[in-house]
Amino acid sequence: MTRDDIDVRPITDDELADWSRALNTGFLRSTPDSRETLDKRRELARGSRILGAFDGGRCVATFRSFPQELTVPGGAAVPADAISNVTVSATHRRRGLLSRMMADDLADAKARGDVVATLIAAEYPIYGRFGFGPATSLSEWAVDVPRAGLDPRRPVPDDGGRIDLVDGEDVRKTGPELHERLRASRPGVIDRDGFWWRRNTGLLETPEEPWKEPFYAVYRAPNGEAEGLIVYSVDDKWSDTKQPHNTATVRDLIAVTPAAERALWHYVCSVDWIATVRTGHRAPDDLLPHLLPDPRAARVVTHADWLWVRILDVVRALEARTYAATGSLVLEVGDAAGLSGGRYRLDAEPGGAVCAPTSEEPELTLDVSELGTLWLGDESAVRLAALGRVREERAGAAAIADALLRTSRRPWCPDIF
Ligand SMILES: CC(=O)SCCNC(=O)CCNC(=O)[C@H](O)C(C)(C)COP(=O)(O)OP(=O)(O)OC[C@H]1O[C@@H](n2cnc3c(N)ncnc32)[C@H](O)[C@@H]1OP(=O)(O)O
Repeated sequence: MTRDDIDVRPITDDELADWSRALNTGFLRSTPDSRETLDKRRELARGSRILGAFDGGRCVATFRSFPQELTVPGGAAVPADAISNVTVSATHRRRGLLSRMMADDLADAKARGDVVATLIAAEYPIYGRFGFGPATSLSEWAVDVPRAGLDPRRPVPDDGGRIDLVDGEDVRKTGPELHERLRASRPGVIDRDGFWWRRNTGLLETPEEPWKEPFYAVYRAPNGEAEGLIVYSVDDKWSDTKQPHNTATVRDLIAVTPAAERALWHYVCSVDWIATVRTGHRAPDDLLPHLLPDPRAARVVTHADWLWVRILDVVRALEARTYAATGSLVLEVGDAAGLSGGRYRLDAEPGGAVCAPTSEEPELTLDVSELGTLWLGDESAVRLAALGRVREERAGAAAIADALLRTSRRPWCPDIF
């Protein structure tokens, strides 16, 4: 069979069922979608751009992208092309189908004016070749509550604020505003639309996961203002050992002040019967361990790369963010796909930057995937130079890149998509 026998194109509405079947096959789910599941998928797919590859009329590969906003250092948001649902059926793997779908999608995103493309990579080796680099990471801790050293007699919170248990409807009102405040302050955070809040408060079940209602609690500061939200579930176990042994799993915790962060972590650790708190996906520099008298009670159970970024427009990407210092740098950016490579001069300062193509001598040479890794400030150019992944054309250029690009708090994307 030749490559040309397979048609890669946007799907029609009528092809969603076949596309969903291919998606399930690619993710190793053999049960076909029910009509109800398919309706949910149709709703999930609204606003998305959906590509399929068709062989003899049957869908054998899937690809979906949708508009997203991604916060950069300084609090601005750039338009991103968020990529998800990437599969190629095992019968058709390694024939270039992902490469074709990715090329089409990235070219469209570039033409639309998206600054970057983003995704969460199922496996590390897949996306670097397409110009993506890991730009944020996450950590998950398991807190051994009895060991943490928190005083069980102390009321929580103890700062004059209060914590109220609420329901999903309250969360749909309070959550979006809190998230907007978080998003304006933390690089790496992505937008959540009304659909996200409905789906994550049980109004719209996803095809993949049956809904289990969690607990929701809001922290209010002494002045009455909502500053944080925690969403957690608890395993429903009873034992006759008379020892607390339940595990709380945090699904979401938004805190827009350190007081809220402290109160909400202390709260979930104070719930009677809870012996273990699984934190869910948190920023790698989350305050949690140091909010406990014994930080070693919080054991890292996961640490992983998370949001991958593919820069489509170097000038707008570098001009959108602010910088830790004043300085300049000439970058030679390689891009095998021809989308955003070139030589650029960056003149950066704490308030912003000017970036423009230049013919000056380059100081740092790197692939666009490495620029994606450095862009939100999490990785060190000195470290990448030691690994041979960026090249200093002028001694000290990597240290200058670090002085400009790195951020005091690490970028973090709390969501999966
Ligand atoms: C954002 C998301 O949705 S993440 C989810 C990704 N999906 C999955 O993991 C589901 C299971 N896997 C698959 O569906 C497929 O194997 C895919 C999508 C990962 C790859 O699709 P393919 O059509 O086989 O990729 P394609 O043929 O275009 O490969 C391009 C290159 O990437 C390489 N490659 C592709 N997948 C992988 C992988 N998992 N590991 C290492 N290399 C890979 C290929 O070897 C090829 O290299 P080459 O150009 O040097 O020969």
